[in-house]
Amino acid sequence: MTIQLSGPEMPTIKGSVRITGSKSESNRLLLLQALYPSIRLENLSNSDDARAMQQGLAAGGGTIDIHHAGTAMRFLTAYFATRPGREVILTGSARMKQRPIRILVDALRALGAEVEYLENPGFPPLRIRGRRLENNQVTLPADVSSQYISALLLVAPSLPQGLDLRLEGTVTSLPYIRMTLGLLGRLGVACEMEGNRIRVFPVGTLPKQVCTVESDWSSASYYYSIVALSAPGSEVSLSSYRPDSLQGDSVLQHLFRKLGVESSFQGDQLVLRRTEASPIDHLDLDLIEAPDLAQTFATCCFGLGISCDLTGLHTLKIKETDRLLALQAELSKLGAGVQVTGSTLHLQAGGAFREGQVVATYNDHRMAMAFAPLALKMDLSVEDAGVVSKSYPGFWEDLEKLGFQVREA
Ligand SMILES: O=C(O)C1=C[C@@H](OP(=O)(O)O)[C@@H](O)[C@H](O)C1
Ligand SMILES: C=C(OP(=O)(O)O)C(=O)O
Repeated sequence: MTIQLSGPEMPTIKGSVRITGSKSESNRLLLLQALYPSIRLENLSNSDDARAMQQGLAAGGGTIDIHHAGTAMRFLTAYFATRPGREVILTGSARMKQRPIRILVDALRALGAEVEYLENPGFPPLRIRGRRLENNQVTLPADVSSQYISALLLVAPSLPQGLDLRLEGTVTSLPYIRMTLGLLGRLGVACEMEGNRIRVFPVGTLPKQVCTVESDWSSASYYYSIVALSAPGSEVSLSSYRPDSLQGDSVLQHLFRKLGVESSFQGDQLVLRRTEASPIDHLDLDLIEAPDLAQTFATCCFGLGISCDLTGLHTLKIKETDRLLALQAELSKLGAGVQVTGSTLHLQAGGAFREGQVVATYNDHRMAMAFAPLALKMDLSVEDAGVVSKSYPGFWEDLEKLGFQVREA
C-alpha cells in the first residue's frame, strides 16, 4: 500500500512514543533462551524479524523460511549446525538468497559442521545437518558482516570446548560484536575479546534470571531526525532506554547534538529536544560502526539543507537492498544532489524540495522510515508502507500520535 504523508499542522512537535525491544538484542536473547531455558525475556521486539527467529527456533525440522531477517538467517544457521540429530533447510526471501553467507558456512565447516548450499554456492538456501562440533578454533574475515561472528559467539557456550575465534581484516559493525559479548557476559557466560581474538568458555546451565531488552535505538533514529527537522522547543520522549546501552546506535545521542537535538534521560524515558542552536552546515561521519544509521543521516541532512559526507558504508550494498543506490535514486527524485561510491555517500547542500513525489522502498524498512521525517519539509508518498514491519510494525501509528497525517494514497 502507498501512503500519503504530511507533517503536523503545528511547527512544534510534542509527544511520547513507546518503542519495543531492540531486534538485535531480541534475536540474540531468543537464541540464548533456546540453549538455556532458565532465561526469561521481557520487552521483546514485536518485529517480523523477531517473529521469524521465534518460529525458526520452534521448528522441529523441515524447511524454515526466515523471509528478510538477516540475523535470523545467520544465527539459525549456527544454531542448527550445532544441534546433533536435527536437520533443516533454511531459506528466505529472494533478497535473502542474494545476501552472502559463505564466511559463516566456511567457519562452521572448519569447526566440523555439515552445511550444504541448495542453489548458489555461498548463498541461502542451506541444508543443515546438526552435529556435535569437536573443534573450537577458527579464523574468519571480519570485514563483510559482524553477524557471522555474532552467530558463532552465540552458540559458543553450548559447544563442548567453547570457541576461540580470530578475526581477520578491518572489523565492520564492531558494536554488534560487543553487544553479543555484553549479553553473554550479563547472563553469566565467561568470554573475552583481546585484539582480534575472542574466546567464549563452555557453560552447561545458567541460573534462572529475567533479562529485559532495551528498546531499539535504530528505531529511535527516526525520531531524532523528526526532532532535528522541527522547530526549536519540539520535544519527543521515547521508552524504554538506558544510558549504559549495549546498542552501538545509541551513539545517536552524541551525533545528533551537531544537528540541534539534545538527549536526556528521565527514568527510562529518553527525551529528545530541539535546541535553539542552528545545525552545522556540513556533517562528516564514518558509519562503519553504525551502518543502520546511514539512511537516517542522509535524509535528515537533505531535510536540513546541509551537505554531508558519509563513509564506512561498504556493507550497505548487501543489506535489505543496495542502500547506497536506493538512497541515491530516491533522494535525487526529491531534488537532492547525491554521489555514491561503493562505500561513501556525498550529499550536496541545498537542493530543491520537489513536492508530491512517491518514494520507492525496495523491500527495505529503513528506506520507508528514514524518508518519513521529510514530510515535515514537503508532501510526499511512501510506496509499500507495510515494509516497516521488518523492525517496527507500529511506526505509522506512532507517527500519527505525533500529529503526522498518514493516508492511503
Ligand atoms: O548483529 C546485528 O544484530 C546486526 C548487525 C549489523 O549487520 P552487519 O554486521 O552485517 O553490518 C546491522 O546492520 C544489522 O541491522 C543488525
Ligand atoms: C540490515 C538490517 O537487518 P538484517 O541484516 O538483520 O536483515 C537492518 O535492520 O537494517
